[in-house]
Amino acid sequence: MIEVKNLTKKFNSVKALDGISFSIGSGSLFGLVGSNGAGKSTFLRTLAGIYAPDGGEILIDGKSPFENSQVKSRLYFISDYPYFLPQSTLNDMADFYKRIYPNWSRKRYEELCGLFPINAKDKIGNMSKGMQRQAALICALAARPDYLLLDEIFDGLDPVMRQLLKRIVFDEVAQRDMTVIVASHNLRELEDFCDHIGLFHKGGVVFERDLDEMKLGINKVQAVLKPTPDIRDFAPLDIVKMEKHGSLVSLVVRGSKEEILEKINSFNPIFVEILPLTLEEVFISEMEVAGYDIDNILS
Ligand SMILES: Nc1ncnc2c1ncn2[C@@H]1O[C@H](COP(=O)(O)OP(=O)(O)OP(=O)(O)O)[C@@H](O)[C@H]1O
Repeated sequence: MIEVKNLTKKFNSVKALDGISFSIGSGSLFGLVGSNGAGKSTFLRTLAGIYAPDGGEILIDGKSPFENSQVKSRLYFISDYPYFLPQSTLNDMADFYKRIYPNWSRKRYEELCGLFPINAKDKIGNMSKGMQRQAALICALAARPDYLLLDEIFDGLDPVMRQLLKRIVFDEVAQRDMTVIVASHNLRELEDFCDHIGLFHKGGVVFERDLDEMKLGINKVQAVLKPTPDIRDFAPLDIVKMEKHGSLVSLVVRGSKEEILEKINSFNPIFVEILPLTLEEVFISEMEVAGYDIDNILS
């Protein structure tokens, strides 16, 4: 379990993390989202024990990661610019990491080399950005960490590799309760990957939620209604968003499916259906409740 208590990290006058507090349960797939400069990478680097907090604390299973090799040997951090030894091949990196990570598995390493289409004997420095990310992932997963920290990992990976990464990570989380924390400024990328999301903004955490809980109590409805009602006609429904295209009305509404359908049916719809919400639509609703404008935060 990761506990973040009033954590502050400053760079001169810039407060990259401004007294944030939240926790991340074991086995969670936790997404950090937020605009450029929100503090996501600083948070991951502090969690990885690279930076010491300037205030508050960050604890991994009750212990601070900073200057603690025992804690660090249980976590693997892939930064937005993955590090490799100069002139090294993937096999060289495997030799390096097997001395650092007590759970390192040669068998797993060989399995992963068979899954990702890169040559373990090639110099990593000559590989493309996406191939270097794959090399970093092979090292990370062969190290069998309890905590996997990923900064903008999807950047540079093609769609097939993204799906492969997601599938492998889901398996590891299910099989051995690995905790994954992944930073991205793209909500859509995290939509089918994470079970929790923390939204960072200007060094603070605007909110942190379980995705399934967020989706409870908010629904999206499409209906063909003639005549087309005005937004006020839907009272007392709590309408988050309404769009009209001719007689087709799309609504994002807070409330149960039953109460929403009861109201829509009172207009004798020609057609009505409840649709799944995107993560972005759920966020718009949550942000409004919290008093923020999502366009200013995730643009
Ligand atoms: N090593 C550093 N030295 C000085 N300032 C830094 C350093 N690292 C981060 N910052 C500053 O801290 C703030 C948060 O940066 P951070 O990299 O954590 O944001 P981010 O959310 O990861 O952004 P991005 O999505 O662009 O990667 C920014 O104002 C940044 O300029």
